[in-house]
Amino acid sequence: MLRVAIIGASGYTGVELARILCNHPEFELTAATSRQYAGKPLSEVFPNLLGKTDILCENLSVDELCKRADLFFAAVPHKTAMDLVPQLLREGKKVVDLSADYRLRDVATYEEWYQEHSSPEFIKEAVYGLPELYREQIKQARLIANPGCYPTSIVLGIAPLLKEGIIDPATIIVDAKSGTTGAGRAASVSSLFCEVHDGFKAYKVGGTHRHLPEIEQELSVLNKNSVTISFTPHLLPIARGILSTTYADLTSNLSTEDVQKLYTNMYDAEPFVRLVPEGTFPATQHVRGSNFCDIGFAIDKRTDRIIIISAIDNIVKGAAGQAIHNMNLMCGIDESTGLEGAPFFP
Ligand SMILES: NC(=O)C1=CN([C@@H]2O[C@H](COP(=O)(O)OP(=O)(O)OC[C@H]3O[C@@H](n4cnc5c(N)ncnc54)[C@H](OP(=O)(O)O)[C@@H]3O)[C@@H](O)[C@H]2O)C=CC1
Ligand SMILES: CC(=O)N[C@@H](CCC(=O)OP(=O)(O)O)C(=O)O
Repeated sequence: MLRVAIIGASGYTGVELARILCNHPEFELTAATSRQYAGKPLSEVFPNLLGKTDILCENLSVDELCKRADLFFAAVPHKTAMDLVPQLLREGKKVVDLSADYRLRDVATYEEWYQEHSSPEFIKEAVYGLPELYREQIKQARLIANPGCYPTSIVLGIAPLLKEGIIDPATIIVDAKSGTTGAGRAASVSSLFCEVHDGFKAYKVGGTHRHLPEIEQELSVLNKNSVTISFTPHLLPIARGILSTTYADLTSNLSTEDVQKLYTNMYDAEPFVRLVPEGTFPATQHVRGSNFCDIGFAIDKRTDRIIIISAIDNIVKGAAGQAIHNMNLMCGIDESTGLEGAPFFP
C-alpha cells in the first residue's frame, strides 16, 4: 500500500479525498491535517466516514507528515499551498496540489490575479493535471497542478472543436453555473442557506473571475494561438455540480455527425468523459458523486453557432476525483482505480 496524506482534510475537497481513499485498494490514508479539528477523529468531523477510517486530524507539520506519507494531496486554499509544496518536494514526495498555485505557467499572470508567488521556481515543472490533455506528462510528474473546477468542465467541452479549428475562438462565450460547495467549507455570509437557497445569481461578471487566465491558458494551447473568452460564473442553490454552457461560431458547414466524430475521436478511450446521446444534454444530477465529465452539443443552424453543454461534480471531477486520477497515473497504477463508481441518482 502507498501511504497518502491529505493536507486540509476538513474542507469539502479534503473530505471527498478521504471518502474516495477509504475505498482505494492501493492507497492508504495515513495522515490528515486540520488546524481547527486537530486531535479529533476525521469521522467525528465528517460522520459520513464513520466506520471507514479511524484517522485523527492533526496540526500541519511537514516534517512529521513526511515520516508517515509518500504521496500528498494539498487541499488548502490557494496562496497557502505555495508555502508548503516546496518542502514536500525537497523531501522527495509526490504532490497533487488542488489549489491554483501552480496552474498558471506565467508567473506574472499568477501574480496579477492572485498575489506574489513565494515558490515560482516550481511552476515550470508542475504539470497541469487534466489527464485527457496531459496524460503522458502526468505519469512522469512529481508535482501536479490540479485544474480548477470551472476550467475542467469548460476546457473538456471545447477541446475537440478548438483542436480541429472548426470554431472561431474570438466568439467563445461561456455561462457556467456552480453548486455552493465550490466556495469551500469556510463560513462566509455569501454561502449561508438564506443567501443561496431558492435563488440564482451571476457573480464576478465582466472578466473578473480568477479562472479566466487558467481557462484561456489551456484554450490557447489547444488553439496554438492566444484565445480570449467571455465567461460568467453563476451560483446554483445546490451542493454539488457545475453545468457549463458554451457558445461559439462554427467556421465551416459541419453536420452533427461530423462534430460527433471529433468528440468520439478525442474521448472514446477516455474513462471519465461521456458523450451523451444526440438530442440529450448533460445534467448535474447525472454526474453527482462521480468522476465523469458529461458532454453534449447542438448546432443552431439559424445562427451557425454550436452550443456545448458540459457537466461535472465540482468536488469529484472538478477536484478530489481528478486529483486521485492524477495520483494513480503518477504511481503507475490503473488510472481508474477507486473512481469507477456510477453517479448517485436522484
Ligand atoms: N470546492 C471545490 O469545488 C474546489 C476547490 N478547489 C481548491 O481546492 C482547495 C481546497 O478547497 P476546499 O476543500 O473547497 O476548501 P475548504 O475551505 O473547504 O477547506 C480548506 C482546508 O484547508 C485547511 N486550511 C485552510 N487554511 C489553511 C492554512 N493556512 N494552513 C493549513 N491548512 C489550512 C482547512 O482546515 P483548517 O482551517 O482546520 O486547518 C481546510 O481543511 C482550494 O485551493 C480550492 O480552491 C479546486 C477545485 C474545486
Ligand atoms: C461557487 C464558487 O464560489 N466557486 C468558486 C470556484 C473556486 C474553485 O474551487 O476553484 P479554485 O480551485 O481555482 O479556487 C469560485 O467561483 O471562486
